[in-house]
Formats: sequence, C-alpha cells, structure tokens
Amino acid sequence: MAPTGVTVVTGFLGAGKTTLVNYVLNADHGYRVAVILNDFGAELGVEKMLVQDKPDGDNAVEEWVELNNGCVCCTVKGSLVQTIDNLLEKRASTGRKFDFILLETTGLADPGPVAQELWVDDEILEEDGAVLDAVVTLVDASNIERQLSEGKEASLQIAYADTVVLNKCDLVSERDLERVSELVAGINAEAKIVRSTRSVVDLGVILNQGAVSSAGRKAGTRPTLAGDLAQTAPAPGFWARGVEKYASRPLSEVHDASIRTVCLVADGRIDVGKFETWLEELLWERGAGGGRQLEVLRAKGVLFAAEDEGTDRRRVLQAVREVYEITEGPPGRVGERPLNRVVLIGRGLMSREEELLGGLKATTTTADA
Ligand SMILES: Nc1nc2c(ncn2[C@@H]2O[C@H](COP(=O)(O)OP(=O)(O)OP(=O)(O)O)[C@@H](O)[C@H]2O)c(=O)[nH]1
Repeated sequence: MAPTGVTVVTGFLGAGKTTLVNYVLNADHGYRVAVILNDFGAELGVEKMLVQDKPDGDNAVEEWVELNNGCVCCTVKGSLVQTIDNLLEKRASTGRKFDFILLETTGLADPGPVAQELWVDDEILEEDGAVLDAVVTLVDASNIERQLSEGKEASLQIAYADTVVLNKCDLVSERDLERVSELVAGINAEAKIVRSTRSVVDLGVILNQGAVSSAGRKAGTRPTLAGDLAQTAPAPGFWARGVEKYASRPLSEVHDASIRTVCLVADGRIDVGKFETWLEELLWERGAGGGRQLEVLRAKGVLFAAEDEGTDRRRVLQAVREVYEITEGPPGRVGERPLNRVVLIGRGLMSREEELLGGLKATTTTADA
C-alpha cells in the first residue's frame, strides 16, 4: 500500500489555512481525510467549529485530532509523530480508511521543526505508512509585506514551502500581486506559487505532491527541507534574504515572544451593536493612535446574539488586523448555554486581560448597565 501523505498547511495568522482545509474537505475529490488541528482557539473549541465538513452527511473527514496546549513547532512538537502513529494504528485496527492527513499549524508556527520531526522520524512513520507529502504555505497577499517586515515567522513559512498559495487576491490589485509574487519568489525560488481567492486552488497542486518523497530526501535532491539538515546542502536560491540565519537558532528566538493569545469567555447573550463597538475600539486602537501598545493581529470567536434567543443560531467572529466580519456559524442546540468565546492574538494583551474580559462581559445583555 502506498504511504499516506501528510500535507502540512502553514501560513501566517489569518492567511486562509482553515479556509483551505474547509475547501479541501468540501471539494469533490473522493478522498477521505484525517485532519490534525493545532490552533490557538483549539482549547475553546472555536477552531474546530470553524472547520466545516460537508453538510450532507457524506463526510470527507474520517478522523479529527486537536493538538492543544501549544504550538506544534515547539511545545507540542514531540506529540506529532505519536499522533500520526495513533491515527495510522486506529486506521489499521478499525478499518476507518483515510487517504491523506492534513495538518493545519498555528499561524505562528515555524514549519521547519515540524517537517524536520517528520523527517527524523521518517523510518518509524514509513513503517506505519505515512510520509511528509508537502508543505503548503498560505500567504495573505493583502498583509504579507507588513508581516514580513514585522517578524520572522512569515518568511520562514514561505522558505519551507513546496507550494505557496497567494491568497486574498480579491483584496489587492494586479500590480500589488506582481510585487508580492516577486517578494515570495525572492524568499523561495523553488516553490510553486499559485494565486487564489478564499483558498480555492487546484487540489492537484496541494495533494499527492510527493514533494518530499523519501527517495528524494535520502538522495538529497529535494531542497525544501535541506536548510535544517546540516548534512544536506541547500539548493541554490533556496535560502535567501537572510532566512538561513534563523535556521540554527533556538526556537524561543524564532517565535516572536511579544505575541500572545488571550481567551475570553463570557456567559449570556450579547448585544451585537455593543459588541461591534467594543471590537472596533480594540482592533482600531493602535491604528487610531491610541498609543496604548495594544495590537490585535487576529481574533476569532463564537457568539450568541440576544436576537437569536430561542433559536439554534450561533455567530462566528473573524478578524484579521483591522478587518472583521461576524457571520452565521454552524447551528448549535436550542436552549444551549450561551457561552461566548473570543480568542485574541496580538501584542500587549496579557497585561490587559482583566480589562478585555470586562469589556466583553459588558457587551452581554445581562451585564450591569
Ligand atoms: N477577502 C478575503 N477573505 C478571505 C480570503 N480567504 C480567507 N478569508 C477570510 O480571512 C479570515 C481568516 O481566514 P482563515 O482561513 O480562518 O485563516 P487562518 O489562516 O486559518 O487563520 P489562523 O488559523 O487564525 O492563523 C476569515 O474571515 C476568512 O473568511 C480571501 O481570499 N479573501
């Protein structure tokens, strides 16, 4: 039996990774998929809710695993191979078949250590029948220039890609797209670059790539992972723009230590108008020159609106930098406890956690006037 491919889906906060996973899960390709989610909202169940499988019961998702308690490139790194092994074992013992594994990393993950772990454990994985198939990196065309100038994560994610999906093409002009494509090619000249809106891509450039086939790796012919492996020379043009200088650094230096996650939970139904006012102040604070050192890079959440009381409706919050949307989420249960959950990722959040929670609670209709 051919080994099961593991596709690592990476990309900066809000680039469109979950949107891509959803697209793969809902596209008509006839494959069955196991999904491993490693995301900041996982502990609140927000991320899983955002991944929507086919509604008609003909589900493409065969297995779900959430890797909580940290980022797969550092704190939960050791559990990745174990997780994959468990999936494969379960498949063998239960006959629940899947054709490939999608691993969605956090938006701050460095795919290097992830790919390296799959590489190092190559033989164990191969015995059980899994192999790293490709690293697919989502790039938010409307924000990537800012992201590259502010930290290292975005450039590392591009550097490790076999395929770069230049997403959110609807938000930028053709001229800007050309510039961004050049920027991406300057960081990783070897990767395939494809353009997309809402992560709609030809699945032929994502799945079954064989991009990191074992034979290729052992012969050292694949450039993709070479940078982390001292014994294999990187292909010319692979490491560019100073990316190589991060490759041998401790992980603590790879992660931007100033970026933190805050999870807020508030009971009761929210007043959507009040919530939007609170959110806008939060997202636009820095932009408006508030000078309070608070910057929200990403927000997501599940909300229970006052006007939805007595129904099974739940709303989903999504924000990337200053832009946000509140949309209809998958339905819950009539009469379920209205527990609003908001995950904020950004700078300067930790010291203001209490204030942020108070702000969210004040948007509920049960809050004291
Ligand atoms: N305009 C526009 N919005 C998009 C596009 N792709 C995704 N989005 C929106 O961008 C937001 C973030 O998308 P996600 O797929 O959740 O991003 P992500 O990379 O999984 O985010 P994290 O896991 O938090 O890092 C959502 O509100 C999406 O609906 C696109 O091509 N154009």
